Formats: sequence, C-alpha cells, structure tokens
Amino acid sequence: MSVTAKICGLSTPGTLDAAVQGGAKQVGFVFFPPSPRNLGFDQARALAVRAPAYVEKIGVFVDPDDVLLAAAIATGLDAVQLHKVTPERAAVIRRRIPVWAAVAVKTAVDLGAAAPFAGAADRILYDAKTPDDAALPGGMGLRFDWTLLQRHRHPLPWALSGGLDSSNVAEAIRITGAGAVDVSSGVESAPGVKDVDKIAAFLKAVAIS
Ligand SMILES: O=C(O)c1ccccc1NCC(=O)[C@H](O)[C@H](O)COP(=O)(O)O
Repeated sequence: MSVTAKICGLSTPGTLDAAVQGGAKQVGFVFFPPSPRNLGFDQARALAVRAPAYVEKIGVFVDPDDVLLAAAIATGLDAVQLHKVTPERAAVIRRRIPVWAAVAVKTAVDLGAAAPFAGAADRILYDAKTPDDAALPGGMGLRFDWTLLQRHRHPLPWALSGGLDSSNVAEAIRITGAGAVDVSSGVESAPGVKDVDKIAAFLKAVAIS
C-alpha cells in the first residue's frame, strides 16, 4: 500500500504547487500567530482555491476558540489538526469538520494520550513533543523514538510526524509501519520558508518507500 504525505505550513503559491505536483495528499495551513508559518485568512483562501479539490486542506491550530475556527474553516478547509486540545473539545469541533488530533510524544507514556481520542477524532498525528518553554508545539524539526510505535495499539487511523525529511522518511516508515507522514521544517530552507526542491525530494522518498 502506498504511503501518503502531508506537506504542512505552506504559505506561497509556488510551494503549494510543488506539493500538489509531487503528489501530496494533504497540504497544511497554520493558523497560530506565533508561528513563522502563520497565515492570514485571505492568504489561506487563495491557497485553498489554488489547490485541486482532491488535495485535502488541513488547518493547523493550537487550542483554537470558536471564532478563529469558524473564520479559518470558511477559507476552504477540509479538516482541522488540533494541538493541545482535550478529547472533549475535539469531539465538539468534530461535529463541524473532521479532526486530526496531535499527540505529542517523547516517551511510551505519552502514547496513552491517543486512546481517549477514539470517537472524538478521525486521525491521530503522532508528533514529537517540544520543550515546555518552546514557542511552538510542532514544526520544530524534532523527532521521537520511532520504535515506540512498534509496541503501540493505535486507536484510530494515524500519521507520523516530527523531524522527518527526505533522508530519513523511508527509515521512519520502515520502523513504524506508517501509512501516512507529515513534514514541515524538513522541507524548509529557513523557519517558515518552504523549499520546492526539498518538497519534491521528500515526496519522491515517500513514493518509493
Ligand atoms: O508548524 C508550525 O509552525 C506549527 C505551529 C503550531 C502548531 C503546530 C505546528 N506544526 C505542526 C505540524 O503539523 C508539523 O508538520 C509537525 O509538527 C512536524 O513538524 P516538523 O518536525 O518541523 O516536520
């Protein structure tokens, strides 16, 4: 079975096109002002319109309120990726739009946060836990011990994220058995600056894995 890929944190037409042309199944738009990848609503709408309908547009949020969610969803999102939300809050949001629940992982204990999202989310995104004082809960190029997922019973369909790039994604897929992967800083030349060649190389590495 082929592995699917999401390119997260896109902000320009050229890099969106590179993701689409390379075969990304999803593209991610960040709605979190502290992030170097944060998008305004007009920017997001223009990118969402540019992407073909078969490419899913995923909005990325950190414990968003209803006002932000409504405005962002109206730009043309197909699903939302939620960081730092409870299963109860995810379940409420899921009445409106499909939900990816981010689970931050450093040790095996952290994987226990996934099970409560059964029935409250559509997919788990296992991402590397960032330090407590970090500005962002994701998109920092950190990875976790992929072997942890070998012993884990997944409560939902899932994707692997955190510190992936074109040089390590095949190994990550082999070790974890991931059927879906997600990348942000591994396809950038600087924080928030996506690189079309790195996007192409990543998607090629996923395609041949
Ligand atoms: O990317 C961001 O700036 C971001 C901000 C706030 C919450 C989440 C964010 N990113 C989440 C992602 O989906 C990233 O793709 C994921 O953490 C992997 O990032 P990276 O390790 O840089 O590939």
